[in-house]
Amino acid sequence: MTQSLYPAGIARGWRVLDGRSSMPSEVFDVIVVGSGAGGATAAEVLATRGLRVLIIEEGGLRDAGDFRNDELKAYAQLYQEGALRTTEDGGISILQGRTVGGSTTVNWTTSFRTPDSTLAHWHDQHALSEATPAHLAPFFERIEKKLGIAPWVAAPNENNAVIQRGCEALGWHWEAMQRNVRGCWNLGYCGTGCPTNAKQSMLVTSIPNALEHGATLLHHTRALRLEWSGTQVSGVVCQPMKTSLDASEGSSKTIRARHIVLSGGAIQSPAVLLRSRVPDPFQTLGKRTYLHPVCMNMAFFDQPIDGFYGAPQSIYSDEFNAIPSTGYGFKIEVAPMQPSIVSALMGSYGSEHTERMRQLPQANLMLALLRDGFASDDPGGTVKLRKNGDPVLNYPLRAALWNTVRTACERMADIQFAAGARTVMPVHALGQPCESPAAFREHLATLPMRIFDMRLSSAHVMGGCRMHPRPEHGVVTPKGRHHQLENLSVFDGSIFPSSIGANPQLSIYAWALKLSEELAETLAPSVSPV
Ligand SMILES: Cc1cc2nc3c(=O)[nH]c(=O)nc-3n(C[C@H](O)[C@H](O)[C@H](O)COP(=O)(O)OP(=O)(O)OC[C@H]3O[C@@H](n4cnc5c(N)ncnc54)[C@H](O)[C@@H]3O)c2cc1C
Repeated sequence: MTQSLYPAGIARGWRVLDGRSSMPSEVFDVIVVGSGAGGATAAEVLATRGLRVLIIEEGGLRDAGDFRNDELKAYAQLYQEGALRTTEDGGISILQGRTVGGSTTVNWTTSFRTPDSTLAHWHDQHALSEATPAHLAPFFERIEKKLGIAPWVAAPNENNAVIQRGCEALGWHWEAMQRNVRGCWNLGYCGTGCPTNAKQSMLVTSIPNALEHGATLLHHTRALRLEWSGTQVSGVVCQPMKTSLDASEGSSKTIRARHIVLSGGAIQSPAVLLRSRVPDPFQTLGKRTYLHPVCMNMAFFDQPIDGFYGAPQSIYSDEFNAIPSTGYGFKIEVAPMQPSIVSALMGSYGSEHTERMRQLPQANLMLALLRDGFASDDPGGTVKLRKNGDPVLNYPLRAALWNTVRTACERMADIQFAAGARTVMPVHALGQPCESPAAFREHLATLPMRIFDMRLSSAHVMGGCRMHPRPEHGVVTPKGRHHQLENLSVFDGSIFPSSIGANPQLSIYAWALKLSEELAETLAPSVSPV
């Protein structure tokens, strides 16, 4: 078993505090709220420039030595709301990390640059002049080098090979993915935390480097709200957290800094700002939140698939992922198939459910992630606060989305049958295995497209603190600076004006790297680039 990094680092002098027992008293140059893709990248850049940085993380500190490929413990300990978060009406289940390293600790390692078509859309429709492949290429390159992002050259597992075989037979696009791994053991349990430190998440890269450069990590601590007056934020009100529940305990403490970087991730960053009642003169805060809503098909084969083992995602198809003038494009991938999370998708109950679960080793779970936020009439979701101050996302499910869900299920079934599936079933409460593409279409046409029945999910939350040069349209400027509060920045997935149309981590790393280096120039002289 791989060594935990943190005990050795702490013994060497890393400053790591558990907010339930102690909180720092000094004034920092920068407080970074959240230790995921955006926050850890920012903390590393700012700490290596010689700034005194505090990282506040509401999740716990767990690393390789704690990760045992154990679904039951992992979802409760490492995910927001114990992996049971949903949109306000329950229509879409949402996976987000809540642990040191954020969602990067539990993500599936798929690494795409922001598609050129998305950058062009942001450039032309959202006034982001630096959203160009040429401007961002150096940032993508540096992150790719740093995180070992490279094409996955090992053979795909059978779950992924279904996309390859099916698309080849149909003459449709497919390609191998890039992953952020070094020396991957191909275990397949990325979603429960990497037990070998092969995944180059923030937990094993940027956070350790920030700590080496003197940053302080305060975990089990929620940034409850910001203290501000006029145009200045003066501090962060911090609350210690219970181990695995969202309820906080103990007394809060205000920690002060010259500058605050909010990187709690989409949904959480808007929530901190809503709880803080920051100025929002144009009511942009929390709006335009996007999810890449995902619909799925389960296919059953005669041969073993064993989708619970091997790199979770290694092949994809962009055959249908263009930006259409109406509706949604969609990207086709597969999902890892560990039994606990997949059992909820098998549908039915009693002996029928048992029989489907018995076939888990021969099953393939294909997904289509819908590219939301590109049509002019797609407002996306809105983050609100519950009475207890916890966030909740209201995400209206539009008719155009349901139409695309139908199309996506049909196209995925075509791929699955072309790859040799015996039967294919839409992941729908009333879904039944069908024996041909025609039978699948006929069956799908009878199924109601409505919440709870059609199972929709998301692991990609984006937007809610949109970047835009004009305050009427954005929460932050294209430099990630808050429009009304001068010493507040937001660097995470919440700043994007739409979804990305590809798995978002590399986009977040690259933008956070760029924006933090620009911020560092204004706060301290340059020492050395990360
Ligand atoms: C299961 C899963 C699989 C995924 N697979 C992929 C993939 O293969 N490829 C890909 O590109 N993307 C993937 N993603 C998505 C990707 O990991 C995220 O989009 C990305 O990490 C988001 O970065 P972020 O900085 O916005 O937020 P996060 O990485 O989620 O980090 C936010 C952190 O802030 C903390 N926080 C929030 N609020 C507060 C507060 N008030 N006080 C203190 N701390 C707070 C949270 O606990 C969390 O740790 C996956 C996500 C999940 C959940």
